[in-house]
Amino acid sequence: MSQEMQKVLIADDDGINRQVLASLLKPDYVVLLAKTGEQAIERAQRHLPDLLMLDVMMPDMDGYEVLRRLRADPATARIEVIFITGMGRPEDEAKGLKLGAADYITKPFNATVVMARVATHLQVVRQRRLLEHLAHMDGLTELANRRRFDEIYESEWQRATRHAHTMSVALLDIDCFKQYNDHYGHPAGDRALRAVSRVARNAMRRPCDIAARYGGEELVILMPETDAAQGLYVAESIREAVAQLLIPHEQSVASPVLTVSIGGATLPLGEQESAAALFEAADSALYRAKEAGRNRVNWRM
Ligand SMILES: Nc1nc2c(ncn2[C@@H]2O[C@H](COP(=O)(O)OP(=O)(O)OP(=O)(O)O)[C@@H](O)[C@H]2O)c(=O)[nH]1
Repeated sequence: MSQEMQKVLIADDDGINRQVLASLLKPDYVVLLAKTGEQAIERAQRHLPDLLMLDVMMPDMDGYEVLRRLRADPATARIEVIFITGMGRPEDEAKGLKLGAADYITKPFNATVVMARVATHLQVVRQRRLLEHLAHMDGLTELANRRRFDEIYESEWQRATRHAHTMSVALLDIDCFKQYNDHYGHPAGDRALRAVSRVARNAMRRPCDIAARYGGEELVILMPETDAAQGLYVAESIREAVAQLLIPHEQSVASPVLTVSIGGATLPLGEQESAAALFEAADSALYRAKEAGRNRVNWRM
């Protein structure tokens, strides 16, 4: 997870308030400013701040309406919001909190209290992101887990069929891994699995490519907008790089070192097209790679 500075957007029509808040927050955060409700929405969409400090009373659009609009857009729906207001009435505060604001600060504010509240909310944002990240990650290999893969596979499948794009999927399985575990021990097996996972992750070239742990010692690689020739090239480079790790595997029938077999398939399949059919085509290609002697790539053409 990146440790870059968190972003705070301050939306207030009063220039002095903006300056006071900005000077408080600038040493610790990236501070963005907006003078109107419209500007607040536009900057929130463009910069996706971690926190929005939102004045309730602005001439063009009140803070409640800004918050409503941000919540209605999935891209900005989860931005944390603190209302800043001169209205200290409990019903105003309740209205803001009901709309989903995290907090409510009344003017004139105390600098120390503002800083403390901002820090608390931003820590919650950081922790939530970390939890989301961990929920999507396999603990042993640090690759995406199967649940994450399933989500991405579904959405990439939709995208590929909507735009008639090509898409490649490959399944990777370590050869004779049972024998490896039996001979070298399970902890050594775990280390080998991590090493293979690193190779797969390093082979991902584009931001939308993803390597995930699909099952025990099986990885899956998804390469959107990638044709069979490119997919095959990536798979072959992974197979080669794993063999080059030169991890001894005395019990393998395929090679004296640890190797992988990879099966792949690419859209369009030329027959019944479905997310499941593409995956099954890659799975049968993997089966044939195993049958043909392992340590090889088989691509369904
Ligand atoms: N060390 C370790 N082993 C695992 C893990 N997950 C699965 N395995 C092992 O992976 C092995 C998979 O064995 P098989 O499916 O029989 O396949 P194989 O021995 O790799 O044989 P082929 O695939 O035919 O080459 C089993 O022994 C599992 O215990 C893991 O997280 N760590």
